Amino acid sequence: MASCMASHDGVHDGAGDGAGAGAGAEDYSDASARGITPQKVHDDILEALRHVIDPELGRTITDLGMVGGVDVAPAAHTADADDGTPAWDVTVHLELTVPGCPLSETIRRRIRAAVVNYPHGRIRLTIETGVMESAKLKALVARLKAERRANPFTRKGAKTRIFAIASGKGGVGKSSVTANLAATFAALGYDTAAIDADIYGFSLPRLFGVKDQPTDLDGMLVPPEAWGVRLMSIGVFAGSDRAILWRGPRLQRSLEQFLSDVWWGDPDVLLLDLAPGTGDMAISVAQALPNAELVVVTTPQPSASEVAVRAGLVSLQMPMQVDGVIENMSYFEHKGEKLRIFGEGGGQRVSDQLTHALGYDVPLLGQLPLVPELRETAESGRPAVLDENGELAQSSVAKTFENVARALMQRERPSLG
Ligand SMILES: Nc1ncnc2c1ncn2[C@@H]1O[C@H](COP(=O)(O)OP(=O)(O)OP(=O)(O)O)[C@@H](O)[C@H]1O
Repeated sequence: MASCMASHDGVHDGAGDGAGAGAGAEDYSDASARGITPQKVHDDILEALRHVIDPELGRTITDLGMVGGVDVAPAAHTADADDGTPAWDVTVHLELTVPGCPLSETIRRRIRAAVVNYPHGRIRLTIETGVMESAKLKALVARLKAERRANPFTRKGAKTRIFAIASGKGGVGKSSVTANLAATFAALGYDTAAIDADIYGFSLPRLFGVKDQPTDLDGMLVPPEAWGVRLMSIGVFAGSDRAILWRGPRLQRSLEQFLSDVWWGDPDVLLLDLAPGTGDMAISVAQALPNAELVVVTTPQPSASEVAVRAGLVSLQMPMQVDGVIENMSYFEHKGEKLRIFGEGGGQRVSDQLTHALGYDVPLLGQLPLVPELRETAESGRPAVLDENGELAQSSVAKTFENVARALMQRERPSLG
């Protein structure tokens, strides 16, 4: 198949094929003077490839072992040398899992997109495409089968709706929103689970008042439950031997462990409290749970909404549907007047920009006021939307969360492909 053969990809700002005269060695010494070595370019390109998802398996090509190597050399000839920008010949050795590679062009396109904006010079990209050696392929397939069996949320016909709650920056109330949304789903009668994927800044155990540790059933963990929500967090291991076990390299794989080592049953809804930003956890979520849907939390001010848009745009790279935006701390009500302490319009701006960039409707799902109860009840271990009986409280905040929960469930769910 023609598309499986090695080809040269001219990735240098669309400036043609780069065949003109130029002083490659000068380019390199110029780059070298700026501390840009071939090794750095190699490492940067490899890092960029860590974000390229294989369309079939839904995992990164590096994780799948599909990158056989990356060669980097200063470009010998380039038409772009005149402006002093260094140019690099980069060869990516791509190992396809399937001979005949029906989706190879998609992978190649994603590789090009991942390296096109390289900040330290122009990249002349060649993708050498081959097929994975059979022993390596066998090992990969065995690993994938084991993982697929272990993760209950991605099997065919799985009913769980998975909502990943994201924010661009910390402190905007993402965890408070996750906790109250989970409590709302549970109070509405949905079988609800929640995972604290904010590994380093976990807060769900405190917000739910959970002090119990999971029960260990011969290696299978049964999560503690509070206010009708089954919940897992690195925080539930605090002080136990397992807390030590889950540190270090295992921490990186904690989401997969939360999914595979924990008995979840078959919940209607699973909420994930993501770490702020657009980091590795979002990639882990997209890989482990390709059917997850993203909900973006922001506050009204531009400093929060600008990064919130970037958090939502992760879905351009990852196959993740963005369901909507929640604006928190929108106003403070004083004597019947709404005081816009943090300005206004942030939630709508994020909604408009994501709708425009993603090409489908990303609505503003709700606006939450600044209310002392949200902080106080969180500290007492009861989500603010609930009364002391665990029913939805008679408050405008509870009503807003109920509307958000219903809107999310009405949204068409993404298919597992
Ligand atoms: N609408 C609100 N009214 C009053 N206080 C709020 C509101 N939303 C959140 N808070 C308070 O603001 C603080 C930050 O909230 P929260 O921890 O939920 O933010 P976060 O975005 O998850 O932060 P991080 O990413 O750092 O974990 C908490 O003390 C919380 O109780």
